[in-house]
Amino acid sequence: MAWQALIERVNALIGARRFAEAAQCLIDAAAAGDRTAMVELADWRIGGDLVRRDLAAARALLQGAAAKRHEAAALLHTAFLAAGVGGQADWPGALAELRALAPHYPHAARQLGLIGQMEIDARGAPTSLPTPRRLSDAPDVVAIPGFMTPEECAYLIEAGRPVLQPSLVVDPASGRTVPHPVRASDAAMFGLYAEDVAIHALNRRIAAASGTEPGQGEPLQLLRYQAGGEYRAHMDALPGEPNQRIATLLVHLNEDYEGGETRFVRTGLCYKGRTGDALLFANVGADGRADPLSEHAGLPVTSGEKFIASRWIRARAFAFPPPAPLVDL
Ligand SMILES: O=C(O)CCC(=O)C(=O)O
Ligand SMILES: [Fe+2]
Repeated sequence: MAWQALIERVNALIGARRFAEAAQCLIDAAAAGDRTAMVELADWRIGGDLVRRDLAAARALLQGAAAKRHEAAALLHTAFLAAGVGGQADWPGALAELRALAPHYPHAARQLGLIGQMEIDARGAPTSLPTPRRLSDAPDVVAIPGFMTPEECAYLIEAGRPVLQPSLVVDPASGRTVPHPVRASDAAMFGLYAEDVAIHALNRRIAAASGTEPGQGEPLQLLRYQAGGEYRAHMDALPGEPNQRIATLLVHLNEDYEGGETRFVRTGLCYKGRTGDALLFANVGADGRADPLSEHAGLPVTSGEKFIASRWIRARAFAFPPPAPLVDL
């Protein structure tokens, strides 16, 4: 098959560190309408480490490959439409594409099943939210009972479980993410590739509940703590960060474990939700600076496994900065 020869050629050029030729080869093949080249180049345009990051180009390439019946490209294109990645958000367009894919692809049908149960408007935003219950003023903490349905919770566990990795923390000295004993858990990030249309709708719900825009959220994360696992006392706000993590929303995805309460260590406020309950707290005070009272811990799990979804919400729109590409193409 021609595409196998193409991918072999591109890989050989990369192996020989002839990156510009590899990129040009892929760009030419994608422009000539080769479906595999379009998907591969979309991946490069998203990653931004080989060629320049260009999410609009990636979205167009995914659309082209989707028109040629490439399943993964078609599904990712629906997600880009829903979240407005690489162009305008188009919720009705995302749903129309999901409906066209649903008869062929279970993942599309599954998302539509979840979305069909949601109370949302024509733009995917929630039309109603459960009433929050204030737990404390200082720190500023509310619980939101029944924030997600058991099906939504199960979906997040199912989607993230296969890609769980040991959790990382930001090292203040280098700004890099590194493994650290403060965080004995596994995490999976629902980033650009994994924030599907259903998960985007959940992120819109998180945005509405926190009075923020969806673009302010860091990728939603699935966290799993096994027996003995914990997240020791910490602040979610980052030292000296200009685009601060102003709030955190945690959703309890299961309840069949012992221990694992979330504890605000300075006041002793302790919370353990049932499946679907959320905890929303501010990490900064009214002046926008880190609030020491927001220091909190995920206490050790003593038996079973604890699953939560966690979203750190920034003061302004947030995106991981693109890497410096190897070739300027
Ligand atoms: O697991 C918990 O209860 C706390 C999680 C947490 O602190 C976080 O995700 O920032
Ligand atoms: Fe935290």
